[in-house]
Amino acid sequence: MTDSRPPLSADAHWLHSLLQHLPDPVWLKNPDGVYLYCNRAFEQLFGAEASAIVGRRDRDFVDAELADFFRARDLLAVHLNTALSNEEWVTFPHNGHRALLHVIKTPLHNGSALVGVLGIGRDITRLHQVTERLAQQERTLRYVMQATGEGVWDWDTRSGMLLHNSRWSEITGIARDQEQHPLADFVAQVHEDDQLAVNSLIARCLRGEAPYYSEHRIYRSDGRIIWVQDRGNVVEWDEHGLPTRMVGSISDITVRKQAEQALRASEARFRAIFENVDALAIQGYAPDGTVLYWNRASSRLYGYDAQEAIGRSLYELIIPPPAREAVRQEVHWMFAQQQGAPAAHLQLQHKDGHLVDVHSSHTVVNTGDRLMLFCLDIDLGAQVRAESARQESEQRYRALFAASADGVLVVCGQQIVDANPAAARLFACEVGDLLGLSPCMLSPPTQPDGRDAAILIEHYLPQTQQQHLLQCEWRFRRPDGSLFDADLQLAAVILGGISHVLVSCRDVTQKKKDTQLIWQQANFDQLTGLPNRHMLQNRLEQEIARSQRDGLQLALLLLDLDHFKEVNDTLGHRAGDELLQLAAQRLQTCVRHIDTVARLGGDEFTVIVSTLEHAQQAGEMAERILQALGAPYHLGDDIAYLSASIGITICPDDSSELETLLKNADQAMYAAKGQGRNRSCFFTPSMQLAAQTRVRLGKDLRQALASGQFRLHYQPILALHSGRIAGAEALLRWQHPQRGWISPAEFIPLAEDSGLIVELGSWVFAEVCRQLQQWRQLRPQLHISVNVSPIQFFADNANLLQWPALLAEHGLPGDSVVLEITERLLLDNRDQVSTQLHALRQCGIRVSLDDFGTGYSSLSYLKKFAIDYLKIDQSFVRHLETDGSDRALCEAIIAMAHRLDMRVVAEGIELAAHRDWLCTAGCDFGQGFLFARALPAAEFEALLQQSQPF
Ligand SMILES: Nc1nc2c(ncn2[C@@H]2O[C@H](COP(=O)(O)O[C@H]3[C@@H](O)[C@H](n4cnc5c(=O)[nH]c(N)nc54)O[C@@H]3COP(=O)(O)O)[C@@H](O)[C@H]2O)c(=O)[nH]1
Repeated sequence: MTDSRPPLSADAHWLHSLLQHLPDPVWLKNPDGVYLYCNRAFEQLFGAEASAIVGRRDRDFVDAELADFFRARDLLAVHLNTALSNEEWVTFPHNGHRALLHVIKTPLHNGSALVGVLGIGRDITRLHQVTERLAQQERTLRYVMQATGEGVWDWDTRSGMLLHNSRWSEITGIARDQEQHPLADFVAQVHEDDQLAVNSLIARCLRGEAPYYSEHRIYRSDGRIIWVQDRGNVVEWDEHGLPTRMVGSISDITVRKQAEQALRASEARFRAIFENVDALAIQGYAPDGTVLYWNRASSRLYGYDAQEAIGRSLYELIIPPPAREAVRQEVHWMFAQQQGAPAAHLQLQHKDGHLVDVHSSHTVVNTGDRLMLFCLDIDLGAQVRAESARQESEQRYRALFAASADGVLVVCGQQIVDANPAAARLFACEVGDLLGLSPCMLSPPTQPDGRDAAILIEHYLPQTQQQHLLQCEWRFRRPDGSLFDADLQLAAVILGGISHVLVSCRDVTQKKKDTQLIWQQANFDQLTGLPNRHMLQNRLEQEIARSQRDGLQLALLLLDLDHFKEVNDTLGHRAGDELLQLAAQRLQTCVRHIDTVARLGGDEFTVIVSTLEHAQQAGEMAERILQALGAPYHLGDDIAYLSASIGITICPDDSSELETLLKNADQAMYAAKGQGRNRSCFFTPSMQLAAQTRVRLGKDLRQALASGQFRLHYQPILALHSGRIAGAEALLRWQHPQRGWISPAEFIPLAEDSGLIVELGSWVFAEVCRQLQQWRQLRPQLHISVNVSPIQFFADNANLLQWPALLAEHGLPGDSVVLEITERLLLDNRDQVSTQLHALRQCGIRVSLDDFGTGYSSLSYLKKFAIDYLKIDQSFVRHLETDGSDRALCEAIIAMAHRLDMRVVAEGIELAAHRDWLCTAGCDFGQGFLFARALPAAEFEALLQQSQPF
């Protein structure tokens, strides 16, 4: 540097030397901007000697713009009178070098005078470049830190602060707006169960034992617990070797952890399943066949438990000896190929030696440390047994199908695809003829009830698929055109995976006929074809309901043929049947089509007369019936005459109850009979009373005999030509404790109905014997007539044949008694009658035929039975003086009897004229009120003693 001023002092020299050796450029410019001084560093910077610089201005070295800038900064420093620093880029023209200078410009005064502006510069280009590079690196690092998915942290162990990126904040949830936090904040977030481990790991790392690595849970500030993976290492130490800085990263591994947990759970589950799954026997084998895994199902399937099996050889355990070599090779192949052989049905060996059917799948798995062959065996035992059972069952069902008595058609869609032999028999064709047909083609177009044949395939078959079972009756037509009715049972079945319907057909044609016959028999009388009692009840129920609905009356007629039994007995049952049929036909002609004629049984009929406008209509119908039935019946060569007694009851007037109506009609019919038969009688409430009385009397009757309430009265029988008493008729009397004397006409029928007549008749006979024994003292020829009911001949306890012995006991001859029987008895064809009558007559007992002329009067029995007396019924005697025909009848009876060597007794003689006429007519004996009523024994005895002729 050239100095034009006086030489320097020592201090100045030292200063000059110092400035000259300063590495930084130093210069001095006067207030006008002219260089006064510059040091060596300045010279080097400007690329010029000091001599070339001093005295010159900035414009001489740099471009004008920069020179002006320098000048402006110089002036500003002067103006502000303070040191100003700035950085300026300067391009030096001498070498084009561009440098960043840090410049301090200071106004320099000498006293108060401004010397100039002192400039000290430093070339900071390199520093700037380094700083820039560092800044760039930091930015890059910051971008990387921000861009990375991991939270990066930098822990200053001395300050305890943790510098981190925003991702760290995101993961931990700790405030994002700060870049650093005390480590304690983070540690506080670690899950309490993991804190110990985390602290220990950090401590290890700080001790330099191992890099820090931890997977643990933290509580995020939002309360969630997440899993993090945190890792780091010490990067700086102090001079004592203590760690001062540790950096690392944290990442959210919650998803992975959850996946791992799920995987572990899944593995545990699968292991549990594998272990416990019943249906799958799983075994794992080493390449040499050693058992490594053996689940419970394997134990069950093969009989070895896991302890027994593991470690032993597959071949010796479950492979039957003949198959061992082949299996060994196959196992070898699988390991070599690292793949399982195709699944197969195998027969393996159980511990106890029996073979086990399994479906076996194989797979070779690399377990990480080794290859294992896993076998998954499904026990086919049940399946094999089921299959064999199924085959057996199929054979059995095939056999059943073939042997079934019912025809079975197997229908698929609408076509018959199979049929059994029974079906072929049913349709009278070959099985093959049925195949391919639709069941409709085997049916007439319409069913008897109007159903269209198509309904079978359009409705019944699809319906069966839904309901599985359907039953109906169906009429089929065979290929030959004949028809038959069948009970159809349609059942949905799956055959070979396809829906079919089995149509079982049972021919019910005969069953229907039988049912119809049974119904017919249950509801109709076989003889007459009329509805029977059962049907009558049904119809009556309906008619009663209808009557109630329509508000109309109906009548119930109960009709009993009078003396029908006599016809039956005399002309035989065939004639009786014929007569009943004719009577039934006549009855039907008397009623309207809406009425019902029924036969209740025997000679009893009923008529339901429906929709009556008035009750009298029923009476008129009854009259028509009586007339129709009264006409003669031509029964072969015989002609029979018949009348009927009809009881009529009206619904609802009398009752609306079926049973009551039947009872009413019976009581009315009973009344009609009581009134002389051949008539009808409407039910009246008094009949019910009478019936009730009858019931009561019937009960009282049982007591009456034991209580001695019966007495015998005796009506004298006179020899008409002498007027003297020849005998008497014993007539029973009942002195009822409440009702007084009750007529035998009332109680004898009750005694007959109850069977008590047998006992009663025995008492009468014994009483007669006792009286006779006494009276025969007075009148040795006296005989007494005893009425004998037919019941006494037929009852199980009948004792008529003991009577002769009784007579003998009383010292009485047989002819001291006369048994009065009725035609009713003689009309019975049973041998019992003739046998007993014959035996009694053998003992001398005589027989009188009572009420002669009132019954059927078939005179043939007069030849068959030995009769001693004929008693002309009082109904003929009563009108002798007025009725010529009665007289003729009586004359005929007397003449006939005498011709047959019988005596005649006329009863009911009330007038002397009757007596006289009968006497003239030759009648032998007579009885009647003209002579005496039936008298108590004492009175009769008194009469005997008088011995006066009447
Ligand atoms: N099985 C038995 N039947 C008996 C017995 N006792 C009587 N009877 C039968 O009872 C019916 C009614 O008998 P009863 O009321 O005694 O009537 C008898 C006479 O009293 C009556 N009679 C006689 N004379 C006249 C007369 O002039 N006028 C008139 N109106 N009635 C007269 O006739 C009845 C006798 O009839 P019959 O027997 O046909 O001779 C009656 O059927 C008795 O048979 C008995 O012990 N057992």
